[in-house]
Amino acid sequence: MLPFSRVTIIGLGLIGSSLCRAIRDHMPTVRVTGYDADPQVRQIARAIDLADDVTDTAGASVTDADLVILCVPVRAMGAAAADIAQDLPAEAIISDVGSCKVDVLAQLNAALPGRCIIPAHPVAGTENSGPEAGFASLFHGRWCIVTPPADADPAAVERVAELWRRVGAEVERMDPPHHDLVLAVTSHLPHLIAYTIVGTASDLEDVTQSEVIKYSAGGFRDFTRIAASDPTMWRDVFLANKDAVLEMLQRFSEDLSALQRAIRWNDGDALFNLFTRTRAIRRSIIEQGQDDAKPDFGRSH
Ligand SMILES: NC(=O)C1=CN([C@@H]2O[C@H](COP(=O)(O)OP(=O)(O)OC[C@H]3O[C@@H](n4cnc5c(N)ncnc54)[C@H](O)[C@@H]3O)[C@@H](O)[C@H]2O)C=CC1
Ligand SMILES: O=C(O)C(=O)Cc1ccc(O)cc1
Repeated sequence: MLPFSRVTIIGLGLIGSSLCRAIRDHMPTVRVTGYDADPQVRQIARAIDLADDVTDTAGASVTDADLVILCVPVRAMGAAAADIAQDLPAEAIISDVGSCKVDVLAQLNAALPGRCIIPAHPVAGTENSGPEAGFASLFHGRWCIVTPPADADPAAVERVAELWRRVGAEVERMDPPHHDLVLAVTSHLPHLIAYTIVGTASDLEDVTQSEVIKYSAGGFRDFTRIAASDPTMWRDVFLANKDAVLEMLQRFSEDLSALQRAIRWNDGDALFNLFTRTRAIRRSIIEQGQDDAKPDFGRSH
């Protein structure tokens, strides 16, 4: 049996539009309704037939929904939830796809007190944004981390988990603070490093922009892809997951200083040992099938 029959997606950018497409592909009888605060996005969503209906107000999009998924930047979650509070059916489940969970759960609890809130985070995405960047296979073979509050209704948690399984994801459960710490090191810090290194290269006085572009080796190119990610989304992630990111940044700075010292003092063993350890991590990621190069992982449109 399908976990839901009337799903509303609020925020029709990369993740929201991918969810619309994935739900319609995998569960064609589910009615999908969409809403976005930006009228231009709503117009595009209608033109590319993202949903059965795209409404002009947030309230109208939820009137008979049994699941509402908020797919807006993390610091806009509270406002998006407040916009639907009056019109949300009593039995509806509210979820979201935000990249950090403690702050988002607090915003949703404040805007929708007493409601059934089951947050989730699909660990799948690209550097692109907007309704035309989405694609139905985005979640195939990817993790979706469900982070329900301790007292959440187990049946509601299972229904949200089942929706994600149906669109191709593998579901894991975590408590929100642990999620935020894990993602701070595996996702948020790498983005911060990419933004920094690309910024550093573009600020150099003795190396021209054209040299940076012309001689960018594979590693730098990978950083430029990540550093092209959406500024609004990532500004929000760093401010909303401030504590976990600062903790991981502190650890990272100490490790970077140790490497700086090893280079200064010609400590080849320290460099070699670290690089050997990190190579093993990369190989185990590939063995576990979590590599982007694997067919059916992500980016096919
Ligand atoms: N981009 C990625 O790779 C991933 C993003 N996420 C999370 O998904 C969420 C959405 O990210 P994207 O789809 O990439 O962003 P996006 O920028 O492509 O889309 C966000 C959409 O939300 C709309 N919006 C903003 N405030 C709104 C409001 N109050 N009410 C209604 N609509 C509103 C915007 O107009 C925009 O169309 C974020 O919370 C992000 O942390 C999660 C996994 C991956
Ligand atoms: O494009 C990439 O490399 C990503 O890392 C995508 C991504 C961005 C944010 C998330 O919360 C999850 C996945």
